[in-house]
Amino acid sequence: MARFYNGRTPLKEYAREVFVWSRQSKSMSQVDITRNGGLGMLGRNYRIMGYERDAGNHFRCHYSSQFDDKQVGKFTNKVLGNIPEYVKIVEVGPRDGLQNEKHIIPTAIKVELIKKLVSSGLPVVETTSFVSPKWVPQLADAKDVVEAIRDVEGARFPVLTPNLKGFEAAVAAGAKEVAIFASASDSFSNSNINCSIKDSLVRYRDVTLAAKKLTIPVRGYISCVVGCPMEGKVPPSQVAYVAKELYEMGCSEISLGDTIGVGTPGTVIPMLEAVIEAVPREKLAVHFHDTYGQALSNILVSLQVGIATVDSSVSGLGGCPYAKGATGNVATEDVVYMLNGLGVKTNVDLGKLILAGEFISNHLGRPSGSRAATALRKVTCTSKL
Ligand SMILES: CC(C)(COP(=O)([O-])OP(=O)([O-])OC[C@H]1O[C@@H](n2cnc3c(N)ncnc32)[C@H](O)[C@@H]1OP(=O)([O-])[O-])[C@@H](O)C(=O)NCCC(=O)NCCSC(=O)C[C@@](C)(O)CC(=O)[O-]
Repeated sequence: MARFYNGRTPLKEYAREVFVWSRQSKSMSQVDITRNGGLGMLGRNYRIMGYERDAGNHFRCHYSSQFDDKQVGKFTNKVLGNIPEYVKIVEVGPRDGLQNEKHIIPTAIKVELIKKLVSSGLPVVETTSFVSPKWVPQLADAKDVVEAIRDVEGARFPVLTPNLKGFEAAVAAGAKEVAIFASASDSFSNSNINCSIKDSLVRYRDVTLAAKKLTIPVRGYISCVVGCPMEGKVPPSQVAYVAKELYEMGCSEISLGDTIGVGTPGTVIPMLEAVIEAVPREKLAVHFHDTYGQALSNILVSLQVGIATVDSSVSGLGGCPYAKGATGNVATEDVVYMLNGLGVKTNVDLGKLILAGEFISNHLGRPSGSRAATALRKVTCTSKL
């Protein structure tokens, strides 16, 4: 939970110990918080990033960094170009994350996770898929999940629908937004939804028409935008073609998925350039899996070309059951940490997000896949902090 130190409140009310990173000496030094009547010696431009609770129930400032809004603004404009001031994060953990788990997660755990994600300030939480339970048994409780969150406020809750049958079931359960999912690779389309790209577009036209009648927004996904597990490299023109089709059938947003996480800025930029020729950039989102550790750099270049919607998954959960070897999505905590560092607003409380990640990681019995959450893992949110 990042908080600005306002330069007036006694430091000892923030933390028992405070360490400051010095850019000049490239080292951490401890601040004497008893000096100056407890005001310590921090100036206004410090941002306290995280806290640890020690055995005596005291707080220790785990990490703090120099952060000067004005400096960041200048840096951003000069070196990074016009990256967006606000980025909308679409949390896909409960769907893309949990669809790939070996064991079935109880519905109550999924619902609790969704509530925790919403309380962290995430504006969109993709909750589940109305797909065949034979294909994805992990999400066979889609109806129960959607019904259980009907009264949860504060975020939008899209669900995946592969055809009219799924769309109708989603609407009957109470879904107010849906997403269709095409691919830029025919082989992947066949293995994922059992039909070619062309046939999928016919199905999806039926879904978008039905959604239009009910004024339900439809998000369109494209998988394998830079590489396919079966076909290898995917040409940018093919991605642009599918994006244009989805846009023209009425998708309100199109999410470009690097399903197997093979992209680098070297392949992502030409793909984005081709898609932006076909679809306005403000309608685009990016969805990177982090298989090769390239996701954050790919997100950064996407921001630089003006895309302001980023998909991610708490604790880096995820993978696609029909893309062998694909690992999780980029971790939401890591995305928020990077955006905080860039001074880009998300309205997400990193501390609460980390707690949501800890909740699901504890349930799954494995450590978080987020580097930032691991580094800040003992962040504690209390009303005092
Ligand atoms: C699309 C289908 C349904 C076609 O599956 P199919 O077998 O070709 O469908 P079918 O029309 O021949 O019907 C077969 C059976 O499925 C039923 N069925 C048919 N539709 C539904 C439905 N909506 N909900 C529930 N049941 C359904 C249907 O009623 C029938 O039941 P039966 O008579 O045998 O009892 C199947 O292939 C499927 O469910 N695929 C989904 C796979 C999936 O969810 N993959 C992961 C998505 S992740 C992704 O795509 C990438 C993304 C979005 O995350 C972006 C990225 O990471 O890059």
